Amino acid sequence: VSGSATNTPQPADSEYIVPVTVGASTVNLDFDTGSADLWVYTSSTAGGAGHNYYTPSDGATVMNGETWSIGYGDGSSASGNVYQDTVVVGGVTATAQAVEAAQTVSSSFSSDTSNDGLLGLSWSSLNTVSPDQQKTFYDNVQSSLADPVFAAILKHDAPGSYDFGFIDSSKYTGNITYTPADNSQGYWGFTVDSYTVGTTVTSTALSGIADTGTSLLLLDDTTCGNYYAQVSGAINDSSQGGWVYDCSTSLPDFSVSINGYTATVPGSYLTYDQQSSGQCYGGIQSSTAIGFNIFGDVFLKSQYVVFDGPNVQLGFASQ
Ligand SMILES: CN(C)c1ccc(C(=O)NN)cc1
Repeated sequence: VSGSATNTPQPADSEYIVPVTVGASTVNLDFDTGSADLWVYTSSTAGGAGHNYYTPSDGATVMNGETWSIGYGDGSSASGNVYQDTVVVGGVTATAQAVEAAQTVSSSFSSDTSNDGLLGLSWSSLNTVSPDQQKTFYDNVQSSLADPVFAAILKHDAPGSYDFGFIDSSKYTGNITYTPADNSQGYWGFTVDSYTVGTTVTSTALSGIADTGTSLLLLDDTTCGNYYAQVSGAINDSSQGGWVYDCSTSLPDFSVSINGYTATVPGSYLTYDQQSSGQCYGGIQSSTAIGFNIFGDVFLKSQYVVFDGPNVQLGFASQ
């Protein structure tokens, strides 16, 4: 089998939401290659106002004694209990998917009414269900896929897709360049050989994770400094949350070299949003608080990205 589900960017391309059939309900989930839990609101979730919620199908079962509790890099969290139910994404069906029902969610979730939960697409080793760790949707359907891969096609301010089971050459230009993935921490980790700000090449390798669930491109402070050195007037202002600059400033492109392929994020994609101060908040920000680099949506929305589990590799091509 194979299938494609449309994703829709939320304001500022902050997250990409996909309608998913979970049990007897349709919910809008934030697909997240940086985590491994599929969780949804229920009719009784504290903080569930304004969200669609999960209704178990007739064939659903409660996974007795199983609970989950997750924390994300931005400090948000959620927890609850677990059902086994049918989940359908773009026509691809997981018949015995662990559906994690939220009893509690932190305020950044409850206030974010654009999603009704998350669908994790990292490696299943990050799944938080206890005492029996559960598999991601991708892991559950992988053996049924015509080609056991999925692709993320995120766009700037336009619908894209998550494709399961096939590579679509109409969705990228040139060739796909593959590079080994580092799954030792459960993420889709990878290394770039160098980076370029405008026309200035820095021959320093960077490692990080491909994370559709993180909005920004989070890089070490040296790399951030080298980028904003080419943005006139940019300052790193902790009171505004990081690197800001006058919104009239033009931004240089940021590109990375991966196994001979140059992945370019155009400067026009590198402003995240306008602050109340009239300053603009950059899409490239410091990864220091996280401890590793995160190639989030700001980066991914310039690329066609293949996530290949069996070969433990990532593929990149320009959109
Ligand atoms: C609050 N929300 C919607 C979040 C969604 C995703 C994440 C995340 O770190 N994913 N890798 C954090 C927070």
